[in-house]
Amino acid sequence: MKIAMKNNETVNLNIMDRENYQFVYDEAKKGKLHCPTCKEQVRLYLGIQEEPYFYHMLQKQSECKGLDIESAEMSIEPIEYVERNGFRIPVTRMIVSPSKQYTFQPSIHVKASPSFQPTVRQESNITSHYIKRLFNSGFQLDDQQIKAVTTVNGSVLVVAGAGSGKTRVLTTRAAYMLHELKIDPKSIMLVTFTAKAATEMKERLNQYPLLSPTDINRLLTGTFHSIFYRILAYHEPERWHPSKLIKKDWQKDQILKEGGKTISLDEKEFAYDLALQQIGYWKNTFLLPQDIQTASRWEEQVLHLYKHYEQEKEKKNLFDFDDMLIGCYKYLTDHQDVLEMYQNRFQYFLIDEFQDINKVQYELIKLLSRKTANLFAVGDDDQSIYAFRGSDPNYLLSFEKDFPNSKMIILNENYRSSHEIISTANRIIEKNTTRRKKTMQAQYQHSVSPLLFYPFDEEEEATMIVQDINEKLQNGYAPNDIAILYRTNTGSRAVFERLATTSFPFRIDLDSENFYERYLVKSMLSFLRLIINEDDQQAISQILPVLFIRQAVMSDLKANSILNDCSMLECLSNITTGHAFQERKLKKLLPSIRSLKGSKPLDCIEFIEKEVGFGDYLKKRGSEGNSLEKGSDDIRDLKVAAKNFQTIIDFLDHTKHMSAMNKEIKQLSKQLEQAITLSTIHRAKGLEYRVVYILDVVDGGIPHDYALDSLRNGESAPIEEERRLLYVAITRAKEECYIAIPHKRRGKNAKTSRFLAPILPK
Ligand SMILES: Nc1ncnc2c1ncn2[C@@H]1O[C@H](COP(=O)(O)OP(=O)(O)OP(=O)(O)O)[C@@H](O)[C@H]1O
Repeated sequence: MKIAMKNNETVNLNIMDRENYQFVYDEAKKGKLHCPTCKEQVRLYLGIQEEPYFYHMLQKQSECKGLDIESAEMSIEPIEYVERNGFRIPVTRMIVSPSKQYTFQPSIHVKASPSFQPTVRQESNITSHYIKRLFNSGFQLDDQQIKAVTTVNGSVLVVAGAGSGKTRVLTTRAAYMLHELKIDPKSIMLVTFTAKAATEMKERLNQYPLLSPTDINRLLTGTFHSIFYRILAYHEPERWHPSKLIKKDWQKDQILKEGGKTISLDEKEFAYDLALQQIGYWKNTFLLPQDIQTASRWEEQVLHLYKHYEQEKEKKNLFDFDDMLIGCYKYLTDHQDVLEMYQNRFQYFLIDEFQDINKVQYELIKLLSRKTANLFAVGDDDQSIYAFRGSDPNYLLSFEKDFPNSKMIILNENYRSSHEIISTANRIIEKNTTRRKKTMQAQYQHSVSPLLFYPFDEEEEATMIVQDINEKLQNGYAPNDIAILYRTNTGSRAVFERLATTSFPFRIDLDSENFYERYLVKSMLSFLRLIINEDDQQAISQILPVLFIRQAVMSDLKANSILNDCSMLECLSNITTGHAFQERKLKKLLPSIRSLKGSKPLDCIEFIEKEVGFGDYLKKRGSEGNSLEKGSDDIRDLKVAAKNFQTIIDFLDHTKHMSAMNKEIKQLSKQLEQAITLSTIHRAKGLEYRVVYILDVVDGGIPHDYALDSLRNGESAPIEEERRLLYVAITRAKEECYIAIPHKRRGKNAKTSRFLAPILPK
């Protein structure tokens, strides 16, 4: 049914503005809506599978049909009358906004194209005894996989599409080399992208027949860092002693902040985390401070920090993770005898996730494999998503140049996802120009094709997804079957908040930042806190940078507040800074903040942005900051969150509660055996789920704004990386994939992601 009543007002979904759905949904949840016919409480269905409708809380739908649209006007008791030409005419009030700017847009199933063609398999002519033995025990490999396993000498590049069994190939190849070719395990180096992957490889190898655990243990398996660190620690134990390792980012942060002081960077305000990322990028691409040409003021500042950081480490004899690789390269090139020893020892190199290799790693592998050139690299250029860390898919794309006479094997049978998902992913990724052409082939069809759905905004997106998850869980899906993927951590705020109100178990990335703890969000919330309490010291301290005032004034403010018996905010408003313009602005601060008492949180944020100088501050930060960091986005996100609250206190309580929940869920995440996964797309790489929801697939979401900016400046690499991210997200799904295309994002009209053009109906 499409009509419900709220007190005496009619709520008609057919004419109600789209923007009000979430409000009506929340009101219904609070029990404020009822059926116009039987008066029972009703709820709003706001999900993905069907159009929105009201349903009775207790009765079965069949018992009361509610009211149809035609008879609605007739039967609803009029509650107001107007006098017209002497007649008293009844008027029915409706919760509507007559402008139907956004109507409900039904979901679209993405049709699979071309249609499914089952793979026709010829009887394989297997010559290897070991592989025959595996086949007899039910372990399958396709012909290309067999070729990849058994081509042992020379350099081989395996271009392995998503879900094509590269892990299976790598482990079987190692087993084949050990058992059938009797290769000395100590001469094999197997490099994985994560430590977890290395452990899993060994665990899998232990399940292969006829392998001795001793041989498996003698294989050198690990990440680039662990392997090359072992070499360094063996040859220069003093220099590379573990006690000298800078393990944590906060330790690096401390060194950077000392450096920042020398060029007067504000400790709280400057984005040190992004500076750290940039320094890591430079190091991983083998760019030492003297090699760097800065392109902006921000880069200049970061370069200064980079120099300071390197000097400090050298002074104190410290090293970080990136130094392990650079250090090992330098050590080996400076000690030819040692290099030769390793070149003789390691005859075979097996490298996983080759698309994510960076310059230093690449140079190291080239150096070590120079004698034998027995390099086996497995990767998928379509899944290269770590450019910001210095990874470069070009090493995979130009493999033949660096390793002449190499062989290439393409794995394009996908064993994970349905044909409907694979054909969607194929059509999207083929628009990238810098890639090795390959078309993934699925092994089975599924009755549900990927679905594009159209929420109003991020809030409704979260509501619709949680409703859908509820239906899935009731239909027998397990929480572990489900993942919600997003481009950046802030994108998960609404979904996190909605899930936190349910009893469904869910896990989030441990290092994901809590939205309300983000620097600018905290600053804006501090203004709101001052509306409630003018003596909130923490809030005063947090807003000082926004007003371009140094922290040093805090002690004066405290003293003045006691001496003059006035609030901290009052004192701040009256301080003298020596700049008439600034003092005039500060004078207005107190009356402005006081005038906001009783206003809605959203109105307060907008006022603070425009009238109290927050907007100017954002602009200044934007022009000086890194292109990835757009503070104004945080404030837009905050406005979307604030929209649903009527009072400042309610909103502040909500933010406090959500911050506490965030900590709690992170703690719990480790222990949960069954949980819905909330993850960035980056973190979901290599994982698979029956059902995947992808958030904010609009321009500015995926692709991220920074990639669109780069494109405007004529640089297409970032946009191609963003397309790969969407490809990775879609190919995590085994059976069902739901792609959200909100009409509005961060309060602005959003456009369907340009990446979806190839799959939209014509
Ligand atoms: N020849 C095969 N026959 C049947 N199943 C297979 C075959 N090869 C791989 N698989 C299965 O397909 C799934 C995907 O394999 P795997 O995880 O090794 O893929 P991947 O290439 O590492 O994926 P991605 O790069 O997308 O993370 C696994 O469940 C694996 O057991």
